[in-house]
Amino acid sequence: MRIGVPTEIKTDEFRVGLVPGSVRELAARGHEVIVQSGAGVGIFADDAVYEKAGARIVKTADEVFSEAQLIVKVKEPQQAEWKSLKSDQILFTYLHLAPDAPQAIGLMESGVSAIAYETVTDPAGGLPLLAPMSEVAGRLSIEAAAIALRRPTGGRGVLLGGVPGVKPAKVVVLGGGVVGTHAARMAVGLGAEVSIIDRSLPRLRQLDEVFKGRATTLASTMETIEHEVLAADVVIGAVLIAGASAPKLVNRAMLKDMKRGAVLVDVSIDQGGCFETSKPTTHARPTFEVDGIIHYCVANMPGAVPVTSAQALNNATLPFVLKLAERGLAAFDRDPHLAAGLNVKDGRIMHAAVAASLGFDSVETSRAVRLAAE
Ligand SMILES: NC(=O)C1=CN([C@@H]2O[C@H](COP(=O)(O)OP(=O)(O)OC[C@H]3O[C@@H](n4cnc5c(N)ncnc54)[C@H](O)[C@@H]3O)[C@@H](O)[C@H]2O)C=CC1
Ligand SMILES: CC(=O)C(=O)O
Ligand SMILES: [Mg+2]
Repeated sequence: MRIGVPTEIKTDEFRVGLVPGSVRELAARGHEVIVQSGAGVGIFADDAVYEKAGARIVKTADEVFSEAQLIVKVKEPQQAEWKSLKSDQILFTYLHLAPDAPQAIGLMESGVSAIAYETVTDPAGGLPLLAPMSEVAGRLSIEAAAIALRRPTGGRGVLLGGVPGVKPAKVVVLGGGVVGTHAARMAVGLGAEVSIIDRSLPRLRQLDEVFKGRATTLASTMETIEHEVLAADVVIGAVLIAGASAPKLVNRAMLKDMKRGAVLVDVSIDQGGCFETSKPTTHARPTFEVDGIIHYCVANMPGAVPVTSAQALNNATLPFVLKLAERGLAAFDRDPHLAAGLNVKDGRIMHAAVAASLGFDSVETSRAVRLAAE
């Protein structure tokens, strides 16, 4: 198969869909890989490195989009890219369609078959292509919080770990999945006081074993969330209902009763965010303030550490890329977990939770366009 890798064009996105090592694996199996010139600059892999791995370099994104049968990316296609996609192509990337009707419609109109990394499943009920970036984002969320907490950036002026004789910061983690666990590990490591809130009791039991008393586990109720958030210096938003828009767990009214200069890090922002006052930000301008509370809502956090992230992502995606390269969509027959990634095909939304979140209960393009316009 002919596989194409365009340069990522989202703001401050430095990752790349295929690292040179993955290109080598594909080329060794007889696949043709075309890479846009400069696509690997963000990870310090120049065109010559890709050529050595077996890729053919092309100058423009247009050449990649017009020639490739399978397009492997990182971030959701931007508007300029929807128009380049075609009905005989497969797109494999993060999509996060639930809060993004314009993109959903753009993909539906292109006719492309779009497989979203974030809804591919595994036999244990996990999300294997979201997990590596959730590990990165969870760890980064505490670094982001530490910076945002500083007084010169408008924060509360609290050191996460405190010092002998002074209390540490209180970090509350909403959602104890992959992001939440990695955030909690970093916060505990820095000496913060940490609580993790999740709606799954089995998950809370696992976390209790992992943290052995260094983090408090709490079942998710409105009362518990309110109590913990009002006492927090940092809240990490890390809840997920796969494919769906994130539930809003903290509303604007709660902000005025929080500590001044406290920090909300909404990692769930790519699914719409779990704080009512969140809106997506970029690495260039990561934070904003509402009612004295600092919000950090970067929707592509792992893009800031692309050398780590692109490799971690490829470790997870490569086996699926190989299957798609070998058999195209026929790979779904033998892999229902890969099939769970299919979000759009033939102008229709194919994933039930995505369709429900978008309000596209029936899935033809014309109806979706009408609903979006209403
Ligand atoms: N902003 C960014 O750059 C990135 C964002 N993400 C996002 O982070 C979010 C979390 O991802 P993961 O940790 O991998 O998901 P996960 O599925 O591992 O964990 C989510 C957790 O949320 C819990 N949960 C769901 N509803 C809840 C509620 N009402 N109260 C308390 N807990 C609740 C679930 O029980 C689960 O344990 C996703 O939206 C993901 O897309 C992930 C990576 C990068
Ligand atoms: C998961 C995701 O949105 C990211 O890695 O950017
Ligand atoms: Mg994202």
